[in-house]
Parts: sequence; C-alpha cells; structure tokens
Amino acid sequence: MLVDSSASSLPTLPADVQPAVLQEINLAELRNGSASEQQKLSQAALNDGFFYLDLRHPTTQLLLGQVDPTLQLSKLIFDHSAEIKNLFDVDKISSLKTNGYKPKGRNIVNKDDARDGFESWALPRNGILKIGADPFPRLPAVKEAQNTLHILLESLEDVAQTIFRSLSDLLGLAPEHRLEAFHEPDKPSTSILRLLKYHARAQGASDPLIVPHTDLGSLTFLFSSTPGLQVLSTVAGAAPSGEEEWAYIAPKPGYTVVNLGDCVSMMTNGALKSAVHRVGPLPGAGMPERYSFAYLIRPNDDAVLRPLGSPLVSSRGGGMEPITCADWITKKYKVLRGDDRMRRDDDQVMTGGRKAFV
Ligand SMILES: O=C(O)CCC(=O)C(=O)O
Ligand SMILES: [Fe+2]
Repeated sequence: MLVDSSASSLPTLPADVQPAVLQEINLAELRNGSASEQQKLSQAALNDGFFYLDLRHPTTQLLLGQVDPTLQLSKLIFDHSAEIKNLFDVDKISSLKTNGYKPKGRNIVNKDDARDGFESWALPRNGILKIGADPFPRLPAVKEAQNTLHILLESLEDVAQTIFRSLSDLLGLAPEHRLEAFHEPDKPSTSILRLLKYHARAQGASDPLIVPHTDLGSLTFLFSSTPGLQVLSTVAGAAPSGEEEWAYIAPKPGYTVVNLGDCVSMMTNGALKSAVHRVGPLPGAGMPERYSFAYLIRPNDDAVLRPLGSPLVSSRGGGMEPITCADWITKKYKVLRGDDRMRRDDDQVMTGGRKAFV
C-alpha cells in the first residue's frame, strides 16, 4: 500500500488531548519581510523552540509535492529485508552517521537502558546535492528517488536561509557572525535527511519510542501525518507538572513542524531555544505504526560552535567549550547508543540539562 498523508484512515490525536499551541508562521510572508511573521518567529525561537511553518503558498507547492513521494520511498526502504538493510548499517558505513540504516533497539530511551521503538535511515545532504566528494553508497530505490530528494533538500535549504536571515536580524549579528555564514548551501556539512519508521505498540507501555532529546543540528524540518511527537513544555497549552508537561504536537497538513537544535542554541548561549522532544504512545491508544521524516540542517564542516556577539547573547556562565559539529555528533551519539552509560553530563548532552533524560 502506498503512504498517502491525506488518507482519512490515519490515526489522529484523541479528542480529549489538548495539543501544544505553537506559533504558525507563513513562509511566503516571512520571505517578503512581513513584520508580523518575523515577530512570531522571534517569539518561537526565543521561547518555544518549535513552530509550524505554512508551506501552502504557490511558491512552495513544489516542496510540498515531494512529501508523499518521500514517505513512499521511506516505506519502500523499510520494507527491504533485514539482510539488505543491514548491509547499509549506519555505524559501519559512515563515521559521522550521515548515511545508512539504524535498526530498532539500538538507541537507549532512558538511563535504565530501555531500548527505542523505531528504525531510521539517514541520507546525506552532501550526497543528494552532490556537494564534496564523499562516497554515497545507497539502495537502488534511493537512486531512483534522486529527483524527489534533490528538490526536497534544495527547497528546504532555501527555507532555512530565510529563517537564518530572520534570526540573524533578530540577534543583530555582525556580517561574519550571521547564521547564514555558518550554513552556506554550497559548502560541505553533516546535514541529513532522516527517514523514520516507528513500530506499532499495544496500549499499556509508557516508555517513549525515541528518547527525550534536543536535536543535533541547527534547524529541523519535520514531516509526519501521524501524531506521537511531543514537546517538553515551555509551550503554551501544556499543563505545568508531571507527565503532562509533555504536550503532543498535532500534525497539520500543508505545514512542516520546525524546531531549533543544539548548534544554534550553543551559538547563542541558550538565547535561541532548542526544545526537548520525544515520540510517545497516544493516550489510551498505544503507538500506531508511524512514518515521519526530518531534515536536519547542520553547520558547515569548518564552523566552530561558540557564543556569537549579540546584545541578546549573554557572555556569562552556562556556555559550553567551543566545539565543532563533528565532535558534538560523536559525543552525542555515544550517549544515544548507550556506549558511555551513566556519565554525569549525559543529561546535558542529550537534553541540554533539562533533566528529561531519566
Ligand atoms: O518522528 C518525529 O516526529 C521526531 C523525530 C525526531 O525527533 C528526530 O529525528 O530527531
Ligand atoms: Fe528530534
């Protein structure tokens, strides 16, 4: 069966669940310099770390048109036998985990070593956009989808530039410190398209399917038509205590869910928020089978992450040692894989110290 994000048979959030209330930003208007859209982006970036981006304008139809074909590719890929998928084991074929397959259960979801409930497949932005000379071993199905993937990534790179411009204006950054200068579209980076398949789980188990985490990148564009994504709330709409601090982010057709990641948070000493999120079962309904994909934009390979000079960026305390994105990837994956269990700074690495990684 083909994946069709408009299919009415897809699960929805139970009616009594109050979803997170996020800013809704119109991309076409943001591009045109709309003050109200810039204001909403500032609010989202300084407070929530998550927002909805409206892609329904005629100028973004081409991008939106690649969403279902990408979900179809994802289904095709995960339908391969374990034997074939394991030939592309991400931990064997890619040192920085930018290309290949991760089977279900390889990552931890808590400090007791419980294991995740999803398969994922990383596709390297350098390979798809033909930047640099890294080898790009891939399945025939990926080769055949090259046109879709190229349009998807090129379009999202362009959207990211619009967001970086607006955030750099907000921060009042000097030209050489502007976020665009760290994310040049024609320079190599460790950006990836991550395809995800969550396995169905019967009602009852409460463990998340993916560990509470902040994203290892600068900006993430998320696409899924099935609920399950949750944000640890500073976001309006979520209750203030206990389990209920997790608010579901309802899928919104025609929109992408965008979140800020570790890199921009580190570059602004936490002024730009990288929100903790996870994927969990639906209340009273267990976990439905769920496909999603995320494009994680990361800084260029030569960028060093350290706080930038801005009136909004505090130069005091809380900042981390300067680090390259490659070193951050290595450090974070050690925690994620459970290689380096129970270190004192695990929660810092996984969730920016939000104590959500328990
Ligand atoms: O599947 C989702 O909705 C979220 C995936 C995610 O958080 C990630 O890939 O970093
Ligand atoms: Fe994430």
